[in-house]
Amino acid sequence: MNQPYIQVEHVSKRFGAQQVLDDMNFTVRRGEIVGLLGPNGSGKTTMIRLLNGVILPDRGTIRVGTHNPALDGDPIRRQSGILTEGAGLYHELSGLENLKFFAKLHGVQDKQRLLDLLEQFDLTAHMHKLVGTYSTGMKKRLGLAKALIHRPELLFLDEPTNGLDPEGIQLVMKYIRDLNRAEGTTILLCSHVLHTIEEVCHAYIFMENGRVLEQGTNREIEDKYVTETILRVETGLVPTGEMFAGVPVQRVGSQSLQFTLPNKAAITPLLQAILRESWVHEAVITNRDLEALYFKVRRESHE
Ligand SMILES: Nc1ncnc2c1ncn2[C@@H]1O[C@H](COP(=O)(O)OP(=O)(O)OP(=O)(O)O)[C@@H](O)[C@H]1O
Repeated sequence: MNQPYIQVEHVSKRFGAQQVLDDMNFTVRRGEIVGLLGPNGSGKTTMIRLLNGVILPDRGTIRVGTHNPALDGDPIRRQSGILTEGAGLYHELSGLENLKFFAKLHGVQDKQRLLDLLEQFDLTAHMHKLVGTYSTGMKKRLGLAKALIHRPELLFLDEPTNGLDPEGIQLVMKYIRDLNRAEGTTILLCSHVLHTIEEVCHAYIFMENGRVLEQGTNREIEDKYVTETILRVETGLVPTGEMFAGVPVQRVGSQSLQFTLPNKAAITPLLQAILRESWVHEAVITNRDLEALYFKVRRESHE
């Protein structure tokens, strides 16, 4: 557990004149689900391709398990599964035929495994249809099934919920969480849908312009960046000034107030003071979710 499973040190990569990755450093522990987050073009997919040994770094070293993907990519590709944007499926084959093809590549003989995956991703009714006729969401779910055929110990998921409807997103996210819990699969997940991945990730790597801005668990990043607690309270309270019970307050809706507190410990006395005067239907911290943290880290890195 002490030694990280993935270690990226001083990795740079250039395509032509464009410096796509610039001195990247991060680690991933075995069994973690880590979100690799960053704006379009920040280099997330390139990083995944380097980790897989599909392309080589110009500088720096990468270790995945005991292997260096630049020198020794085959064992990494054997023990990992990857879902890319296009999913790499054959459109002129059926869903089942696609899985059979990739099962053969991985030396997987167990046909029941393929049927179980089709079932888990809600594709049983469509397994004999050509993948070319599948919807975007169905292709994405089949792409995930394909990535999982050989029970990989490491999964790279590039935008796993892109193109999925809310039900599909829930199904995929639940599968990812259950898989990680049941088999301890290490998962590196790129996504833009921050509120969705927040439910499954143990830690995050925030990227921008090919650099790591920050890395850590939600709690670690929160402790470092968030100095105050913004609490939105649905209440009938009508404060008479800009302070209530010693706390700065702002009206943000007809029955909604926003309080700026020094820390979480100040929430209970504030709510007690409000309840002495009025009702409270809801109280939500609005500046500690992943999206708020993400924007805060990015803002501070520009200052
Ligand atoms: N093979 C390549 N040749 C030239 N440029 C490339 C190549 N692959 C990626 N790039 C460039 O590198 C930059 C980073 O691309 P990458 O796909 O890694 O970003 P990303 O963070 O995954 O973006 P997105 O969120 O849009 O998927 C982009 O400007 C892209 O055009």
